[in-house]
Amino acid sequence: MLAHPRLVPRGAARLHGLRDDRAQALHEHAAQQFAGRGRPRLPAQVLHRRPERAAGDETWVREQIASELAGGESTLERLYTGTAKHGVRRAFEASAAADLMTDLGLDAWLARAIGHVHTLAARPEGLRDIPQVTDELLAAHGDVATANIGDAVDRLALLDSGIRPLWPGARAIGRALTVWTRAGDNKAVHEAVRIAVPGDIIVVNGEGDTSRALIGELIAERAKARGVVGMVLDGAARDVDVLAEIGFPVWARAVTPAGPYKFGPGHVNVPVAVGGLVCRPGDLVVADSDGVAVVAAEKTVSVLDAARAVEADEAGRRARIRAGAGDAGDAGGHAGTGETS
Ligand SMILES: O=C([O-])CC(=O)C(=O)O
Ligand SMILES: [Mg+2]
Repeated sequence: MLAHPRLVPRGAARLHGLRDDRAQALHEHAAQQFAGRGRPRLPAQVLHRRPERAAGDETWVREQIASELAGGESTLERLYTGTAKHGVRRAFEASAAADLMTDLGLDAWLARAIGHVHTLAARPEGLRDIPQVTDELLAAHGDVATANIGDAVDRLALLDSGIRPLWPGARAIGRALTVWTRAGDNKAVHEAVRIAVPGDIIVVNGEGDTSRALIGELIAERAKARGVVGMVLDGAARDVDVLAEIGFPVWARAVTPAGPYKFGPGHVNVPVAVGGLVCRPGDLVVADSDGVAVVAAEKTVSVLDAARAVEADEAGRRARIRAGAGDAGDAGGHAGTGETS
């Protein structure tokens, strides 16, 4: 289907590297109209019309749909495989559309949710059996150590050691709400906080920049109030004393008093690179005094079992060492890895 010129959002045009003067003009017109007026309300006469009529293009829209549907089985197959194949790109487009809506003061919740569905559809298994890290599964991780998770998965799944807890004893277990932001800019982090739900942990690819703090006490208070359990930043933070005082756990690459920019661009709920790993929206994140582990949502149950096996094995070995009986030590295997320790 051809993209109708009037329907290309500014963000999508930007993503494709296109210049679309009409989309830009439309955006500017809308921004002017809504400036300072809070959330705009559409007039009743527009709401009662069908959108394609309201846009004055009903014939064009109907022709496009009819020609698409005329393709029969091959069209179906293309729609089916295309859903997965183009999922990540569409997730970025939905995210750009949501950014535009946010700029205009509109509620972008649905656009964000659509982006999330596209991210899930891009998984190899598509939308079938979408893995969910449930609240029960989060609770089941209780006191499991990141070191044991790492050992359970061949010592992979751990962020690099430059990303450290900002206060002693910090610990968090949550579902990843991901952010990819331009270095030193926290506009997208604010957007993530706005859409967060209890049990989320905000994971930010800040491009490893340490020159500006992406978060501080105020954004932490807002996140905490929404049930966010912590933040992991491939970037820097500030206001650490207050973060410790309010018990909001943050892992970051650095601390600096320098504040962030707030202009974007950035994306929310797209797969991100963080500390040398890929973290996808909804993945399990466990963070403690040692560092941060990320477990793919679909692997959490088996990895938890393996981490508990490592834990039990080590508890037994420690008990034997303390009892003066020694243990298999460097001659013995290590549960989960086949290595010695
Ligand atoms: O200015 C910012 O956005 C970061 C910050 O210090 C805070 O949230 O307290
Ligand atoms: Mg501050």
